[in-house]
Amino acid sequence: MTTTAGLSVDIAVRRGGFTLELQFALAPGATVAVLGPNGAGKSTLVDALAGLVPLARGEVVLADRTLERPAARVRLSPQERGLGVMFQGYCLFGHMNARDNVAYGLRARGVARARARAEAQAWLERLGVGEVGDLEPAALSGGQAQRVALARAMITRPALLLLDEPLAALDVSARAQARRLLAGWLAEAGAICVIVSHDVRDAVALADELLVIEGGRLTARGTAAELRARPPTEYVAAVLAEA
Ligand SMILES: Nc1ncnc2c1ncn2[C@@H]1O[C@H](COP(=O)(O)OP(=O)(O)OP(=O)(O)O)[C@@H](O)[C@H]1O
Repeated sequence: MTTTAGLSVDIAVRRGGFTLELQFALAPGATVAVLGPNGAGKSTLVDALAGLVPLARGEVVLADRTLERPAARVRLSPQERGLGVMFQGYCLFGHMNARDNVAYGLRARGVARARARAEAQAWLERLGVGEVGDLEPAALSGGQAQRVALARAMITRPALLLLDEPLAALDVSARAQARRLLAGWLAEAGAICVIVSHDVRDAVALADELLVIEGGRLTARGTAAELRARPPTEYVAAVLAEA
């Protein structure tokens, strides 16, 4: 059995005819970006870590806690894992206002409504959208929705934050500023962050290290400079040429 203060991932996941099989470990506080072509398995990795798709084999250990290990019949539910997850497209609850969306993680842990709402409002203010608390998701701009989703993921101060395409819904003019702000918030959070991105500029700006998945396998790991100097695959060479 693995013990680690950080995150240790050694997994196989099957989805239809597709298999994701990879192994990596991250130190506490590390921020990595997962890059890869369409269909490579990036979202499957997020889903597996979040507990939304079962492992076929292997284990996920976070801060000395086994989140899943089929050989020992261990499989914590998504709620029990206590992760902060920001899904592609944000997936805010449409029937709740922004403040209650953010408060959700605390409410699910049994925090009283008034206290959860007050903390949610403080998070919205910290992320610069204190004025949107009463609005429902449909009334939010892309940038506001991104911040609400991030506040929702961060409010429980999780040991692991999973962000799937956190900037994809933003247009070019909003994106550079959002990238800088997000990098600052992630550094403050101190969590291990796994960020899935199609955009190599986002990946390089947000993460200390890049993990590249191709065809369900990890084909590269390193800083942008390391991978540019010695790209192990054609995809890595091509994608870093865009950075
Ligand atoms: N619910 C599902 N059922 C069956 N197969 C799936 C399911 N979701 C994804 N797959 C398959 O798993 C493979 C990996 O998909 P995944 O969404 O993880 O890739 P990705 O790298 O996130 O792609 P993209 O960049 O296009 O979002 C694909 O071949 C896809 O067809």
